[in-house]
Amino acid sequence: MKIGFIGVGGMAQAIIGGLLTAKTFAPADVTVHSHRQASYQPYAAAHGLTAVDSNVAVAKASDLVVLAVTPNVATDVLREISGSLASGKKILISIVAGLSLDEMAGIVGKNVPILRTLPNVNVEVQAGMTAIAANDQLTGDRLAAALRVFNTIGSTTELAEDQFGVFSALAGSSPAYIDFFIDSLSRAGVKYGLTKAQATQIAAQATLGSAKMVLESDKIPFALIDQVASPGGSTVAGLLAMEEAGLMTAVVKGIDATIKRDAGGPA
Ligand SMILES: NC(=O)C1=CN([C@@H]2O[C@H](COP(=O)(O)OP(=O)(O)OC[C@H]3O[C@@H](n4cnc5c(N)ncnc54)[C@H](O)[C@@H]3O)[C@@H](O)[C@H]2O)C=CC1
Ligand SMILES: O=C(O)[C@@H]1CCC=N1
Repeated sequence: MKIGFIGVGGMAQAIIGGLLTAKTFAPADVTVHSHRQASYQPYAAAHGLTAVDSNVAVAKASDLVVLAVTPNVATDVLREISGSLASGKKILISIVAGLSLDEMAGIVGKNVPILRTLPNVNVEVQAGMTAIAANDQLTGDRLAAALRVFNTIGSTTELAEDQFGVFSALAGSSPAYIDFFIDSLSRAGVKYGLTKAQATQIAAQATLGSAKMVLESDKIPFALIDQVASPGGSTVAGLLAMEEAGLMTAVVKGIDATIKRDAGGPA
């Protein structure tokens, strides 16, 4: 099974990095092309990937064709490669935010099997969270082959397309927000004399462990909060001060703004 990427920006590189580490594909079975030769060719050479000189060449060389370009050029690129997908033998995988299965099928043809996905950047370390929606043409072994791409680099969840916007905020964008939280926590450590490197290690490991506790214990986050906050202790004092500063409201407002922008609202 060969996979190809059209667009080799931040997100495609995160997916490719995760897949190579997981050994899901041999490097030579990964074909790439993007807008600027000066960036994709050295990247392909550094990782042993197959670089080709057009988007159509990626589609021709691959069983799984991953559309990883920015949303503003996505439909043009689909028009460009539609002839190579027309037989319905190749699987189109899109990671483009906001581009629906119907819009894609309207360009490449209704017989083409398509997987709409929204991965997050954590796929690079096999800890991704990816939403998936398949069209009617993608079933059985072919669906399994497409899902394997994302299951080997993290978790997946099947989602109705009208929920991709909220998913994009909660998982696609949230690594940036969680990094912001980790940086804030570590900066507070620096305020009290820790080095930035040590404070960042401490803050990141505490965040990782807390996420693992939520996923692996049968308790809801609020019960885990109570487990840490001793009566009359320091944690409850910190929690109340954070809430006075509006932590939960700030998070929900941030997600509101993310969803609004994802739906085409002003920046
Ligand atoms: N960055 C993220 O965390 C996530 C991004 N996405 C989606 O992934 C897609 C890519 O996003 P990023 O990697 O962040 O953007 P990016 O700007 O880093 O990468 C875009 C890539 O597309 C290439 N490109 C532009 N026009 C092209 C054309 N006509 N033909 C071939 N290649 C072309 C660029 O050279 C670049 O390699 C977007 O559609 C975005 O919605 C989805 C989930 C998360
Ligand atoms: O910022 C963006 O538009 C994309 C969508 C999800 C993550 N990054």
